Amino acid sequence: EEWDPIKNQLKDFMASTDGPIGTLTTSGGTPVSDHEATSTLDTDSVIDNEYFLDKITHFVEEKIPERIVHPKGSGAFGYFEVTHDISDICKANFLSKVGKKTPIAARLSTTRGNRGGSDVNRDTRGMSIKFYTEEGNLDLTGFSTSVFTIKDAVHFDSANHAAGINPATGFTDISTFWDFLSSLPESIFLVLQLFSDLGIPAGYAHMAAHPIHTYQVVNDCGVYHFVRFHFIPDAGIKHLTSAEAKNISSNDPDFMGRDLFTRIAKGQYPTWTVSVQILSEADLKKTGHIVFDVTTLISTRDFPLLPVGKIVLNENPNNYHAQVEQMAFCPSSLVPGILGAPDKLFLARRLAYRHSQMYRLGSNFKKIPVNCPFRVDTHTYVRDGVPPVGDNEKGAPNYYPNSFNGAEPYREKYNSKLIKIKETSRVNNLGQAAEYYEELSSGEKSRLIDNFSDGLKGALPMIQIKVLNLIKRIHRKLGEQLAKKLKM
Ligand code: HEM
Repeated sequence: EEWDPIKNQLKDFMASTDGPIGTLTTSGGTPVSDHEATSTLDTDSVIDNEYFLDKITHFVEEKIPERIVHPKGSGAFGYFEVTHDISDICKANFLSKVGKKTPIAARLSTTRGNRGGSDVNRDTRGMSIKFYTEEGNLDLTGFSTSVFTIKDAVHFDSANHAAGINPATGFTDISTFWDFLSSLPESIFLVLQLFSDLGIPAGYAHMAAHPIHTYQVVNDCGVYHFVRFHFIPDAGIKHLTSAEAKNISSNDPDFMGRDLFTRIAKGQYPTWTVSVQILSEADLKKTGHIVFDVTTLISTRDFPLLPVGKIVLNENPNNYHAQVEQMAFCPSSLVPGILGAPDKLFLARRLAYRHSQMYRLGSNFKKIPVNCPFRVDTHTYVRDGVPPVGDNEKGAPNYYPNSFNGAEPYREKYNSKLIKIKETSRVNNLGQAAEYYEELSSGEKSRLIDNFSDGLKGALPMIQIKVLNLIKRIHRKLGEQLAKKLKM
C-alpha cells in the first residue's frame, strides 16, 4: 500500500523517537505523577489537581475566531527564487539578482463557508504568500480569479453577508447571493469566471492566482512603474467538473488541502512561475487609471506576462494552529521598492486585515513566530499588549523622538509616494466579461451555462429575472441560452 503521510503522521512521529519524549508536566512545568494522571470515581480533580485544571480550563478556550472570509485553508512553506532581473524597475532587495532565494509561507484557501467546510466547492480561492525578506515581510494575497467582485470596499461586508447565511433561517440563501451580485454589474466578470471551469481547480497545485491590484513600484533612481503579479502553476492549470467535485466533496471535503500536503510530503513540490505585467508612467498616460480597477484586466496583448521568479512549496507545517491558523497576511506589509496599490480598495484592505488579525490573534499578532520578520532585527516603539510580547524591546526607549539612542528612521534618497488616481467611468468591465465568454471553447461555454443555471435555479424567480436581464446586457446569446436552460 502506498505511504499516506497524513494517515501515518503519528506513526512517523513515533518512529522518529526512542521512547516517550519526556516526563509529563503541567503548563507551568511541574512534573505530573502517575497518581495525578489517573482519576477515579472518588478523586476530587477540581480542587487539588493542577494537571486536570490546566487541561480543562485551557481546552475550553482552544477555539479562536476564524477568519471572517477564507476561514478554511492549508499552509505550506518554501522559497521564492528570482529567475529574471527586474531590479531596473523595482529596488526591492529580494528581487535584486537572479538566483536570490527568499523563504516564504503560503496559505491556500476557499473564500466562503467555514473552517470546517468543504474545500471542493465552486468558489473563488485565495493564495497568499508571505515573503520573509531581509527588508521585512512582504505579503501578497491573491485570488484564483483574475479580477475581484467589487471596487468599492464599502460593499465588502454586504457582499459576504449576501453570499453567507440568511439571518433568519441560518441557511445559505442563494437568492441573496444573486440579488447582490446582479445589483453590482461590475461583479459579473468575476461571476463568469467563477461559474466557468476555473471555479473548481483540480487541486491547489493546478491553480493560478492573481494578487489583482496594480502595484506601484520604484527603482533606485526614484522612477515609478506599475505591475500586476500573476502566479501560474508549473503543473498546468487544471479543473474539476461540477460532477467530479461533488463526488470528491462527499467523500473528502478536505481534498484540496490533503492533495497539497501529500504532494509536499512525497517530494512532488508544487511550483508556480511568478510573472508581471509592467506599465511605465508613459504607458499609464495612454491607458488611463482604469488599470487600477480591480474588476478589470490589463490586456496581456498590450502588456504581456514577463517571468520574474519561482514559488516552490517544499515544507509542510508541523503544527496547523501555530503555523497556519495563526498566519496573518496584511496587504500593508510591504517592503522598500513596493509601495502598494493606489486604488481605494487597497487602502481599505490595509485597514481591514490588520483589524481582523488583531481581533482573532491579538494586538501582537506580528510577534507570533509564523508572522515574525525573522530575517530582520526589528526595532519599534510598539510596546506591551496581550501575549506574545517577545522581549518587548527590553530597556530601549519607548518613545520617539528621544535623546537616548533609540531606533532612528533610515534616510531614503527619494520620497516615494503612491500616485493619486481618478475613476473615469463607473462600469467598464462588461466588455471584458463578454470577451471572456467569447473566448471560451464550445465545451467550456456549455459547462459555464450548465454551472450557471445550476447555481441560479434555486433562486427566487424575481431574482432569476434580474440576473438574466443583466447577463443579456453583457452577452445576448449567453443570456438567451441561460434563459432556455432555466425554462424562462
Ligand atoms: C483584490 C481584492 C482581494 C483579494 C485578492 C483578497 C484576498 C484575500 C485572501 C487570499 C485572504 C486569505 C488570507 C489568508 O490566507 O489568511 C483574505 C482574507 C481577508 N480579506 Fe481579502 N481580498 C481582497 C479584498 C478584500 C477587501 C476589499 C476586504 C475588506 C475591505 C478584505 C478583507 C479581508 C479580511 C478581513 C480577511 C481576513 C484576514 C485575516 O483575518 O487574516 N479583502 N483576502
